[in-house]
Amino acid sequence: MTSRLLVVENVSRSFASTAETVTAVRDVSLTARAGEFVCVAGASGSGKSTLVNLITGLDTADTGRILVEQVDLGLLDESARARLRLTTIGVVFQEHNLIEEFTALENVALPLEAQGLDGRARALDQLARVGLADVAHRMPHQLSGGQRQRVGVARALVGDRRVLVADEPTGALDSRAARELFELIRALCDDGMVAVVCSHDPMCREIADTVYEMSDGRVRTAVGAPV
Ligand SMILES: Nc1ncnc2c1ncn2[C@@H]1O[C@H](COP(=O)(O)OP(=O)(O)OP(=O)(O)O)[C@@H](O)[C@H]1O
Repeated sequence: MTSRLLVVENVSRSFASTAETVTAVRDVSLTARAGEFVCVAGASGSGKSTLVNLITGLDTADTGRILVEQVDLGLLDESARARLRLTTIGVVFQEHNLIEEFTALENVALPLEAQGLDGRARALDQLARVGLADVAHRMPHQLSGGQRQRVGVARALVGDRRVLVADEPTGALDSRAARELFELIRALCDDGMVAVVCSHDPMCREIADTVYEMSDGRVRTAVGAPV
């Protein structure tokens, strides 16, 4: 179905060392459609970061299939997956990872410039979309923690990307800034995007349409999931 921007089917990922094999993600399936805010909740070590890495193509699944806007990640090599992150899927981590020597605007323009495009006008539009047009020319250290994460969201979406994946995006924020970030992601979803947010913050569960609980690498329950 075309409105399903993200499909994860029976995905597993294990890590082997000489001492043991840890299965970080076990037979996980989930889907997300345009407009949907998905929260993946779970304790530390439950497999959320591994799942984020698989969905964004930073890592590859041992088994199963992941489709992002109908593109099967398993058919892409590493450079094609990196390109998909520039054009189709954006990722936000707990730390904002902005380049300190660049302004907010320059940071947001980077994914477009990496594709050889002139990104400044579209970057400014994207900053306006996250409510930060008036601080576009500030350096990251001149922004609050919440503003820096919003710049990160703008950078993850610039170029008309519709799939946002976030790994504990509010982990370094106070509760007010956290709520503002979740409300921003909610508004972007209401505008047609899809967001998969891995978080153990209870606010994420409250504001999401669908909540998947991760435990020992498995998705145990889905509240509000489509049948
Ligand atoms: N590269 C790796 N090599 C070995 N084990 C790993 C690797 N990545 C993750 N693991 C293990 O897989 C399990 C799940 O880890 P993961 O980081 O995905 O969980 P998490 O829910 O994101 O936890 P946290 O919130 O603490 O980051 C853990 O037992 C972890 O030690």
